[in-house]
Amino acid sequence: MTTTLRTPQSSPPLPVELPEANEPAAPAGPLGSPWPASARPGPNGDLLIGGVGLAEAADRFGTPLYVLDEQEFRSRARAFRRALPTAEVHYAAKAFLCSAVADWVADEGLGLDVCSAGELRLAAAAGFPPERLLLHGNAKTPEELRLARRLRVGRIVVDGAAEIPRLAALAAADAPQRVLVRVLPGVAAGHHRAVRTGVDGQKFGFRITGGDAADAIARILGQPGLELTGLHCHLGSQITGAEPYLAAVDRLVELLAEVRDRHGVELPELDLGGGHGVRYLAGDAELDPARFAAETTARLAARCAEHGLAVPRLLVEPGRAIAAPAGVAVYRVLSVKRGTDGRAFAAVDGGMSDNPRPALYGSAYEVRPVGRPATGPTATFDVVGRHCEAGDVLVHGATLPADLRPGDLLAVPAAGAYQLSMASGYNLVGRPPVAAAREGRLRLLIRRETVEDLRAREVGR
Ligand SMILES: Cc1ncc(COP(=O)(O)O)c(C=O)c1O
Ligand SMILES: N[C@@H](CCCC[NH3+])C(=O)O
Repeated sequence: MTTTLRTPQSSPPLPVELPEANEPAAPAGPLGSPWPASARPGPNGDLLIGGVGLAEAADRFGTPLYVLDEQEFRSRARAFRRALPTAEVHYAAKAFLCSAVADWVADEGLGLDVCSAGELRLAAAAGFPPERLLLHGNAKTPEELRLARRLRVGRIVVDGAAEIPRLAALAAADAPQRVLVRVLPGVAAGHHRAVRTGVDGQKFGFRITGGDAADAIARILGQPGLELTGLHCHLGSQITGAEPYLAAVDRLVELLAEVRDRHGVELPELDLGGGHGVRYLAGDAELDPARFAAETTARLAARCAEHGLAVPRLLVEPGRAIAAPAGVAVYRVLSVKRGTDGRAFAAVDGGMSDNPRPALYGSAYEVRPVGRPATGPTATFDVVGRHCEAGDVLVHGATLPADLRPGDLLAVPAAGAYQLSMASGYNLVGRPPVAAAREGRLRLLIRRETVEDLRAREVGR
């Protein structure tokens, strides 16, 4: 007997006109992507973001400083919802989370994907609706599972066998916990091997090959306190084409059919994770949400029809694609030097402690001067950080004014994801403040971390 638990999206989607492959998620502004759509030149060489001058912002809050363009964040969140009207879009908190961001995500009608007690508690304290929370993690502690239950999070993604009895013991048959099971579709995608998570041989999820996923599914289905709503995968991050998602859909629909054949159950949800790529450099490709949506929903409908399955509801978890383009980092040049081989270095007051991505993944960024005329001769600089490592280079080979000098400001776009959320305490410089710009107003969301903050954790000597 076949049980259809729920079929939220039972008819195949209408044909959708595909946008051009490189079409941006949000309309580009005068500076083009990777700058926020609101970015435009201001008086005296200033750069306006959300109507706020970055030079003025730097005067007010000091540097390094992160400015978030609230409208850019919101319009990118909205673009995902518009592209996938019958899906659930969860913003991935790991990209960057604070209470204001939780508010924007809630206002725009998205869910929130969290993966620690910290992210969970911050979201709950900000008043984020718990039923729209989804908890991830390959190593959730028993306390995190208890907290998730106590806060009544909507869904938990089961990532390992030990979680099944732990969760089952916390859940009750009269108030079952909705869970998804994370599986490895065998698709490698993403900008660096450290972020490719869709294949066997890394720490996340259950292997489909060898039967681990099938065993986990059978065990979950045998627990009256757990309601298995579907399958989850996350392939990797900074994926710029839809093809890897289509390959994952193929594999996951096969698994849904196997579950139906073995257990007589049609699982009603399919979560394709995040990973949608953005532009860091003007010439980069980005994965447009509308194109992603059109291609994946068409493939899903076709594969489900082949297997005689009702089309499950899609879930997606974009993080970077919503947050990265909304952020601009502002640094002040502290020192300008010529190297032995004729290279020029511009050393700034931040570095790998606020943006570890270049050092970790070799990531490239644009940079432009702010608050001074950018006309005149240019030279090539490595924009380096202030930390005690030669590898602390934020931007390699940047074209900047040849007369760049200490005191000048530099702005780096696409800085809203995986920078502050991965910031460290290296050299005790303190993490930078975050301010939100909207309609010409700037408000501080997070103040600068001070040595007093760091010393407050010391309880002995
Ligand atoms: C399970 C899961 N979902 C969503 C994301 C968000 O990814 P991205 O910021 O690349 O969209 C990640 C991180 O890559 C993840 O591990
Ligand atoms: N930190 C990575 C992305 C990891 C995504 C988390 N699964 C980056 O900056 O590209």
